[in-house]
Amino acid sequence: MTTIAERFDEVKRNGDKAFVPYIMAGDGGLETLEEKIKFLENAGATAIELGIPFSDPVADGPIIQAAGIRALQAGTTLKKVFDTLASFRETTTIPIVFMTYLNPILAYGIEAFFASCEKSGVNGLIVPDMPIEEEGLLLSSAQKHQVEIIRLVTLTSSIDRIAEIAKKGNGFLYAVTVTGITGSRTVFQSQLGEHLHKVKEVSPIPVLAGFGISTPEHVKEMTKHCDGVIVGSKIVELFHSNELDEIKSLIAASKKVSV
Ligand SMILES: O=P(O)(O)OC[C@@H](O)[C@@H](O)c1c[nH]c2ccccc12
Repeated sequence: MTTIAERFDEVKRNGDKAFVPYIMAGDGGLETLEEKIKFLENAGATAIELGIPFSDPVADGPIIQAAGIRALQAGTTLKKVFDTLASFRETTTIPIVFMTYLNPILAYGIEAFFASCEKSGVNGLIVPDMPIEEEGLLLSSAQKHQVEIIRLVTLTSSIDRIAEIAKKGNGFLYAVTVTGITGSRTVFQSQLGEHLHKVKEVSPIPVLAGFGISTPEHVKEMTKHCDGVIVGSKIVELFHSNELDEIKSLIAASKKVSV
């Protein structure tokens, strides 16, 4: 298994940009998880953001919410996600970052949660509803089990706050590119490139842009201003409709030489 930092170094050495696809664990049944992760790894993804289905996903747009409902209906639980991952994790090297709300972590138990992360090879964690002031709650267990906390900064955060968050320096910095919930957009704010450059200037760790990115052109454009992209809704949609070649094209757009 490769760490997030090692993996980003590798991407940089190759002159590529990072591509982190988001998938919802249990969408299509947990039995499809291994094949999806391996497909994305082979297609050149840098890391995988794995969503844990939750009944009250306040930051998720309609496509991810629908995937969460399908996953819950298929009987997905956090415990089953851990067990499924553990069953094949040794046959993959790509870093895996969990995306979950705080509530499922508290319900599972903080220390138990991070111990399971370590056992199942979960390298990082995104908790969108956890304010940075509250993260002390998780930090000692996260460190003990070598799980990196990935932090989000938004378009409305001041540059001082962004710098303060970036300085904490774990994994990569998730720069949210729109105001609002996840989901595809056709246009981005005109100042976005400038904003991403400013974020990069103050960040000691790689800066990845996410929210609304859905075409190879978006990937090319965004990666001019930062170290890579995160694509959620579009990947979820393409897996659901089984358009695997389109997933490959999206990932290929993050490479120096697109094939
Ligand atoms: O779906 P989009 O617009 O491509 O954005 C990525 C996003 O889905 C993924 O990172 C994510 C899913 N749920 C979230 C909740 C908060 C922050 C981020 C997320």
